[in-house]
Amino acid sequence: MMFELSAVKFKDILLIDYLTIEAQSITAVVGSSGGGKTTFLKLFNNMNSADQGDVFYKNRKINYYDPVKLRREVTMLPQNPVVFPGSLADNFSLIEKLTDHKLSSFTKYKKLLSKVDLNYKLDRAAADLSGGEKQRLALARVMLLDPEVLLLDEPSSALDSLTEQKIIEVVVNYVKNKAKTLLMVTHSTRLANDYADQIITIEDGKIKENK
Ligand SMILES: Nc1ncnc2c1ncn2[C@@H]1O[C@H](COP(=O)(O)OP(=O)(O)OP(=O)(O)O)[C@@H](O)[C@H]1O
Repeated sequence: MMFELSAVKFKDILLIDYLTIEAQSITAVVGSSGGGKTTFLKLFNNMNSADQGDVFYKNRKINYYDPVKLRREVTMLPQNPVVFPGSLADNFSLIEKLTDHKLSSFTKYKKLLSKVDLNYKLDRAAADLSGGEKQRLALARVMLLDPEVLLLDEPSSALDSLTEQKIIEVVVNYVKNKAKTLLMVTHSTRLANDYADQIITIEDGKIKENK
């Protein structure tokens, strides 16, 4: 078991009785806007720390882990990711430096860009990318870091539906090939049904359905 939540309360926003997430599984988090999906996702890397109850990661209370190390293992791709100034290559090399990774080759960077369908040269300015392209760059950056658990917050929000489908396929393939664990917030019940092992519906800060 990768995560276990028990009687978790976070502010007046979330109340989760009990929930488990298996290792190497794909979980979709769905539900109407403002229901608490983003807040919920942040419990899994302790960006939101429960006020009551317990979150366990790999059978230890999540507070046990050093937050920086935890977030390298359990990495979140937010709705509006920060793109660094500079080139696309800079975006890859900076994140590797910031996280004490060895610098990868330009060939690897290019391969990642093509994986997320960004067919630009590495010296292109990241600031010139559209919102959806920035999100795809951020996804490529996350894959470069190779975390054990990926938390994707609405990977589709800034993408048209065809790109969205494609990107989700990239993420799902990556997660399956490399035996990762994925939790993704999505507005698309179709994508949830197509790809998820577990679908959690959150309404009004509570789990309405878990199947
Ligand atoms: N740190 C916080 N402190 C207080 N209220 C918050 C905090 N974070 C979120 N909220 C509130 O909690 C509720 C749930 O927000 P959240 O972003 O988790 O919903 P969501 O389901 O992800 O919505 P959407 O689908 O629109 O992104 C909202 O009413 C929001 O305003």
